[in-house]
Amino acid sequence: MIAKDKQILIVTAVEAEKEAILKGLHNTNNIHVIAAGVGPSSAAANTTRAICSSKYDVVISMGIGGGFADVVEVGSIVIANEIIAADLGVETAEGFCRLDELGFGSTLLKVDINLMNKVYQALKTTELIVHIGPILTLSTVTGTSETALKLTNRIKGAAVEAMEGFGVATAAHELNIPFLEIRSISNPVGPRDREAWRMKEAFEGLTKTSTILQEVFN
Ligand SMILES: O=C(O)c1cccc(C(=O)CC[C@H]2O[C@@H](n3cnc4c(=O)[nH]cnc43)[C@H](O)[C@@H]2O)c1
Repeated sequence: MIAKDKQILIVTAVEAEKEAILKGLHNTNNIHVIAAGVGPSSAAANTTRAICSSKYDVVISMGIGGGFADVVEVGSIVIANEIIAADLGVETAEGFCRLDELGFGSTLLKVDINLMNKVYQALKTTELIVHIGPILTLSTVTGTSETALKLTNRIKGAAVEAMEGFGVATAAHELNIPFLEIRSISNPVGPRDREAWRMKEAFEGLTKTSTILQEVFN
């Protein structure tokens, strides 16, 4: 259990994710959910605004995400151990060069491992399939097998890609607030096939996960 009266901020990209999460929360007033927009910039700006206008003890980036084949399956839940800005860098003749390799800042943020484990253990008591692994933040949704392969070759163990985690985490990190990222997998990363996205299943995963988060944080 986490100490009572902790204030938790959950940041989604869109309203549909927010609604799915609110559906799983009952009789709680210490968990606040905002839809901050799609992509890392909106996520960072709106998370910063929320953190600066109210006191929060934990910030969670949460929503649907794409799962890397053979690592995580559609319908499962993934908790990040690392949040990686996967396209923050420079393209060179030799390949991609990370921004931190050039001496500018960081492209990797580590989550609060104690919190991550608490949430993982709690989710493991349910029928949900739960994984822990690196979650990538990209400004462009991957749409080909080639790009998916390049990412998994470059980032060992990459489990998920989404578009907001690094923005949310950067805001929390800069303001010294522990953060997590949790994704409900709606689609495999790879060739764009929007019809195949399992949105209903992924939103149900968000609802079930938020019910468990309420137990962990109350
Ligand atoms: O298919 C499209 O045309 C399209 C264009 C822009 C955005 C979308 C989205 O559905 C937004 C993605 C939204 O959900 C997360 N997400 C889910 N799956 C993935 C993925 O495979 N790669 C990256 N992000 C993904 C993401 O965090 C956004 O909030 C569709």
